[in-house]
Amino acid sequence: MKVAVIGAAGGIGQALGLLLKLNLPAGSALSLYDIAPVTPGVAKDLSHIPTDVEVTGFAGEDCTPALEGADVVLISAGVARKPGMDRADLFNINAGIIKSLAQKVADVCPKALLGIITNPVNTTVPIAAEVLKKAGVYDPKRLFGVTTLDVIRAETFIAEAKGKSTQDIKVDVIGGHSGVTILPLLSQVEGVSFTDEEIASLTTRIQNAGTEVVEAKAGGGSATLSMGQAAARFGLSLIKGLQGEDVIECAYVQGSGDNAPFFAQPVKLGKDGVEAILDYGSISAFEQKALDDMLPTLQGDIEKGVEFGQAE
Ligand SMILES: NC(=O)c1ccc[n+]([C@@H]2O[C@H](COP(=O)([O-])OP(=O)(O)OC[C@H]3O[C@@H](n4cnc5c(N)ncnc54)[C@H](O)[C@@H]3O)[C@@H](O)[C@H]2O)c1
Ligand SMILES: O=C(O)C[C@H](O)C(=O)O
Repeated sequence: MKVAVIGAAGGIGQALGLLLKLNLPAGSALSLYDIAPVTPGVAKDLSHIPTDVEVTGFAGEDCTPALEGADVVLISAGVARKPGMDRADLFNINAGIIKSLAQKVADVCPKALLGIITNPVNTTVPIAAEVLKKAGVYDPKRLFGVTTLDVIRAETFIAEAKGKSTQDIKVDVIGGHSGVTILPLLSQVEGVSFTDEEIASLTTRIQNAGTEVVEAKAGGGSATLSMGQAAARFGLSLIKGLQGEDVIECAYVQGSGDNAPFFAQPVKLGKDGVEAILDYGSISAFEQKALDDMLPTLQGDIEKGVEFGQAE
């Protein structure tokens, strides 16, 4: 298996590279690309860690060598938030970056599973879909917005609030990846119960967790280490699926369109990427209202991406 990380010299990219070097199956290849000239050095640094994963690094204008033969591509290239910004404020810079990188994926490794981390995810994923469609290589089973950070945050915060081990908490987070579009299904968490106040405050905390980190880093960026872990978990799950294991993760994918053309929900991964988009089950009245309320925002984010992706 070959995994390419694009944006590999950044905060997420370096954490993700380290975790993949440590955890990819023996015999895998890890290729790193970033416009930053340090990238071959990041690869050299990682290559001294004694695991059976071969690491190569590329910098400069062209990511082709990093993408050649890739089974999985994870993109975290772009700019991150500073205090006072929301994720949509990143659109002006990141939309163009994703458009050109998706074109490269279409040209070089159109069959790869593509996981997009770059914000605003609600919009960058539809941009990539339009670029892949125009190139005639779009397969909705192979394109994912990485929303795993919302899941690991939900697991952590619930475990903390309830005095449980994080290992015992499983939770789905549906919708999208910004503010009110992040909807943790707390009513479904097994082995714990919540008061209405706890549901309201935990939901808000999970929705605002990105901002919590942005403010704590005080201008130094957004979540990188927890996101590195989240992206590694998701990337390794994609690999497990490709290798024939049954694995389920929440991800932002093109599905039935019942709620919105792209929607995060549990997905069964397999040899072709999405094997099945799973029903997220019955939800509480609180969650149904939150879902209904988020849809105009999510749909607007998606339309913005479709329009940008389709423009010449
Ligand atoms: N999906 C999520 O849950 C999630 C979580 C955290 C951050 N993010 C997003 O991930 C992105 C990256 O965050 P970060 O903290 O790693 O930022 P960062 O600034 O530390 O790193 C970004 C890297 O992208 C590189 N880059 C820029 N343009 C590029 C291009 N065209 N090709 C290749 N590389 C390019 C930069 O050189 C830099 O090294 C941001 O958009 C951020 O909002 C998403
Ligand atoms: O909040 C951000 O800007 C980064 C990321 O989307 C996060 O959830 O931490």
